[in-house]
Amino acid sequence: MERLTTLYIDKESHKFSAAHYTIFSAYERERLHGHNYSVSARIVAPMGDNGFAADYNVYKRRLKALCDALDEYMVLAEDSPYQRIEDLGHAYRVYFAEDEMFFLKSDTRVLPIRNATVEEFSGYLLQQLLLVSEGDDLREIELCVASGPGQKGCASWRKP
Ligand SMILES: Nc1nc2c(c(=O)[nH]1)N=C([C@H](O)[C@H](O)COP(=O)(O)OP(=O)(O)OP(=O)(O)O)CN2
Repeated sequence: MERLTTLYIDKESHKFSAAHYTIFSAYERERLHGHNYSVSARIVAPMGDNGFAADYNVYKRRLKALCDALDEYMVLAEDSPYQRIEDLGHAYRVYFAEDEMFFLKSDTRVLPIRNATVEEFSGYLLQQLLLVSEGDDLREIELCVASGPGQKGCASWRKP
């Protein structure tokens, strides 16, 4: 029987600071605010003959790069059914209910997510991690994003 190992990666350096607002309905959203988000992962891989599964340093570097790509940005949810994002060249104009908001493009990341929530951030980052980990011999990944101590959302993948 195949022996599997679970690696946990939960580093203080795996974090990003980002501004966002959660959308609750077509008419209700939070005010713009920020969080220091932390990212952690659980990786299940087959145990090698020499007592070594996947190299956790590889995944540490990948998680750090994913965090850095979002650090110090305003995050907008492109796939929200409740807002529309218009590209103005140097800026984005966002329509939500009665609001019209402007964000400099250089300060903003527009992500293919339906809301700027920990659930959606974890799903997005998991997909990004899977893309850069293609070909790796893994069985499961669970990636979690916390918006603060004691509150997080996780997304998971299992090898089909
Ligand atoms: N299911 C989710 N619910 C909420 C999310 C989320 O991402 N998924 N996000 C928010 C807010 O954006 C944000 O987290 C505000 O959190 P809140 O708990 O009000 O404030 P703190 O992070 O400062 O936590 P404290 O417990 O007050 O210290 C809301 N809901």
